[in-house]
Parts: sequence; C-alpha cells; structure tokens
Amino acid sequence: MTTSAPALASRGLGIRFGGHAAVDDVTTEFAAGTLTAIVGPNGAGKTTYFNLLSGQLRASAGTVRLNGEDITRLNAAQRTARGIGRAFQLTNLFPRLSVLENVRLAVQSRHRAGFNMLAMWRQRADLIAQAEACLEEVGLAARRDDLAAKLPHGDKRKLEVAILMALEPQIVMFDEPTAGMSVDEVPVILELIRRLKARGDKTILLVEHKMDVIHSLADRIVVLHNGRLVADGLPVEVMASAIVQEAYLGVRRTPAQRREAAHA
Ligand SMILES: Nc1ncnc2c1ncn2[C@@H]1O[C@H](COP(=O)(O)OP(=O)(O)OP(=O)(O)O)[C@@H](O)[C@H]1O
Repeated sequence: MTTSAPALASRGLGIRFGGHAAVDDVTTEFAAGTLTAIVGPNGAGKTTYFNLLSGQLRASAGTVRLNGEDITRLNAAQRTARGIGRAFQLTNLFPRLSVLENVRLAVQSRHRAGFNMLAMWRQRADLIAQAEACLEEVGLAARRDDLAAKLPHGDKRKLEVAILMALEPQIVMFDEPTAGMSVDEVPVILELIRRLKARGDKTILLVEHKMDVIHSLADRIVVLHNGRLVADGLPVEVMASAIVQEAYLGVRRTPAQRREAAHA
C-alpha cells in the first residue's frame, strides 16, 4: 500500500456478457474523502461497474485497486472485509429479525476478529448501544423492535443505510439510494449521505438518476455510456459537456452544432 494511492481505482476494467461489453475499458480513480456520482442512461453499465468494484462480478479485463493494492482476484466477501461497503437494494436485510437485530449483527461482524462467546456476551450491551446509535442516525430508533419485513419501503432503505454505517466501510457504494422512496423520505436519506460525506473519511460512490441529488452532493461526476467512460470531471464541467447533454440528458444537437463540437 502506498499513501499516495487513490482509495479506489479501476484500470481497463471490463466485462463481456456473450458478445456484449457491458463495461468496457473503464479507467478512473476515486480519491479518499470524495463523493463521486456515476451517471448514464439505462443500460449504460453503472450497476455492472459497481458489481465489478465490489466483487459481485469477476472482470473479464482490467484491475481494481483499493488503497493501491490489487484486489481484482478477491471475492465480494473479501472485499467487504477490506472496507468496501455497499447498499444492496434490500437484499442484505434479515426480514425475520427485528430492526435492531439487523444492525446489531452488522456491528458484531465488524468486531468479529478475536471474539469469543463470553466476550461477545459481555460486550453485547455495547454492541446494542452502537446499533441504537446507527438507528438514531437514520431516524429508525422508534421502530427498533419491529420486524424488518414489516417496515414500509422507505424505512427498509433507511435500515439498509444503518447496516452499512454499522459496518464502518472505507468505501461506501450507494446504488440509487432514493429509488422507490416517497417525496418526504428522500431528504432523510440525502441528509444521511451528506453527513457521511461531511465526516471526510469515507470515499462515496453514488449511482443516481436524480439531477438535483447529484448537484447537491457530488464533488465529481463520472458518465458511462454503452459501458464506456465518456466524461469524468467537476459537476459543472461534466453537465455542460456536449456528450452529456446529448447522451444523458437527451438534448439533441443540430447538424451545425455537431460540426462545431467536432471542431472544438
Ligand atoms: N448478468 C447479465 N447478463 C447479460 N447481460 C447483462 C447482465 N447484467 C447486465 N447486463 C447488460 O449489461 C448492460 C448494462 O447493464 P447495467 O444494469 O449495468 O446498466 P445500468 O446503467 O445500471 O442501467 P439502469 O440505470 O437501468 O440500472 C445492459 O445492456 C444489460 O442488459
């Protein structure tokens, strides 16, 4: 590990499904303490790129590095243990456990190293206190004893964020965290992500379609289109670029504008 290495980086990263390159030769870096929004039209490869970074999919080409260390050959569980945390669109909840138990298990797994049953029992109160603090942060303290399965959709997403926070990952990946949430619930999640970012010690990657969310949170935007990285930079620059206007925002250029852009 080198101190100057980016927190996370992909180089020439790609995967093919049959003849189709879902992610194609993506090279970029994510600096520690920054929030990067990954955007692009439906089918652009955003989720597949996330899967390659977090280890749910094995790359057909290229590398992934965490703090300079090549983790390309590690599986998802090994990458989680190294500090890559990801919200999984509700698939990582235990529906038949209470809200509190869901978070306590996450806190416990973080402390797993060197734990024996007696020590675990002694520290149970401490684990519960930490789990409660996470629930407090996401506004779910009052529902701590409810079964996870019984929560409305928005609260399940909040619980998922609480679990993620309990794991204390270095890299935090959110795939459309506000999807399916009501208008009232969206600000709660955004505030959570904002607070997480304000701590300054997390590297946050966010796949998001809502432009206002991106504008209010992102330090940087990476644009994928047909699996390829087509723009990467400050939000104001990226959103103004012709390729994003056309490919992502659907703004069509006249032939004259195209010629002008080609000669720019
Ligand atoms: N397991 C798979 N097998 C075959 N093709 C796949 C697989 N996963 C993704 N794809 C294809 O790869 C491309 C990229 O899909 P991906 O879900 O990553 O896009 P996305 O940018 O996340 O889209 P959305 O915004 O709709 O979620 C699509 O053409 C998709 O059909």
